[in-house]
Amino acid sequence: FKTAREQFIADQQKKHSSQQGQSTGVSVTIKKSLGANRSRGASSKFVSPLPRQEEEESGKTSNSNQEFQILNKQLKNFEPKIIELIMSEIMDHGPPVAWDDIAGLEFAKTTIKEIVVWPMLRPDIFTGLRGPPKGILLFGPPGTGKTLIGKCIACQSGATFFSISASSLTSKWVGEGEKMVRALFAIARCHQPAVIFIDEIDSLLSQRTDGEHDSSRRIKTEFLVQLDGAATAAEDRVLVVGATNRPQEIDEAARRRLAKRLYIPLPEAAARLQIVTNLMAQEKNQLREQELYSVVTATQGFSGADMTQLCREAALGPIRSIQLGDITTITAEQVRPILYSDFQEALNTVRSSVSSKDLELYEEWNKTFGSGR
Ligand SMILES: Nc1ncnc2c1ncn2[C@@H]1O[C@H](COP(=O)(O)OP(=O)(O)OP(=O)(O)O)[C@@H](O)[C@H]1O
Repeated sequence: FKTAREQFIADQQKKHSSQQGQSTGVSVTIKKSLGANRSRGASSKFVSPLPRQEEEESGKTSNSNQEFQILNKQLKNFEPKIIELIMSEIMDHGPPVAWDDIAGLEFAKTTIKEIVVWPMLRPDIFTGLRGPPKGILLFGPPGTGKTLIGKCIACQSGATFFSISASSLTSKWVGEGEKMVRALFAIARCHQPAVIFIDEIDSLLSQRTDGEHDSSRRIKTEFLVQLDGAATAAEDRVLVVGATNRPQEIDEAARRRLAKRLYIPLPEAAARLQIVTNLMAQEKNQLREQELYSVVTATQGFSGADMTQLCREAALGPIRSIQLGDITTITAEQVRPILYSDFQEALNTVRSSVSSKDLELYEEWNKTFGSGR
């Protein structure tokens, strides 16, 4: 007796075995270039494209058989290889993210809870005019927490998280990108509620049409079709979260579809303090409160990622102070705590990665197209 999942995979393989010779197939060599970077630790596991497998295993066979029939129908047109790649490379199984893990960004967090998280949790009361948007755009300088927010939305709304970088669709998937987009949305619909996070979405939705490759244009069209919901039922709970550092490159049609456009700015002093405090709480340190404030004052204009980099650099201070000959014998307890002087030293090498000219551009775009106050 085969489980629904085994049956599904067997069916798919049978169906496609005859096409193997001609298939453009996605080879194993490009596998590592797919999707966005993320941790794939011990928690990383294969998840079947068929949802509610647990129920199936616990004996609710007739229900899941019915479901299996429906899903088999929905996914039958996709190559098993593509389905498997999406499941293993794009579906994210990393550690969960809570709202408190994201420092600052109070306006964006409140708006997101209200317009997307609650509707995903309570689709019964967020209907009609209160219905959630199909897509939102997070824009701002690099390293400010856009990816963290995307992941947090999924975690907090109990949604499955799919994360892909748009440039991998346009450059690494030549000839396959369009199919990938279709398959991605189909699998997300099977796993709803679902969040599809698309990093560097500007490269997918850019306004440059001159010399645009045919394949890029097709991927873009397919994406807009999926986003419009032409292939989606109204009650489907699939949210697209696009992130970009170059919002000005997104064309008007795409901008209209991503109706909620939230500016994710550089962290303010309080947020920088929270980032340093959180990171230092995990390390042996002797930083006085006043010294923490001095670090915060000296890091005006740093992004969240810059702050993390600064802390990593400072954390190396105690190691650098060990005599070269002692490094192999010293015990972990003998390594001295991180001091303020390590931060002073680190500040000589770690600088803000965002220029004030770039910041002006974001703020200008936010004034014209953003959904902020
Ligand atoms: N607001 C924040 N709170 C806590 N940590 C942050 C914050 N912003 C950035 N970080 C740190 O910086 C890292 C990078 O952040 P993230 O990948 O979310 O930025 P991003 O805006 O998506 O960047 P990019 O545009 O380069 O993709 C995070 O893993 C985290 O360590």
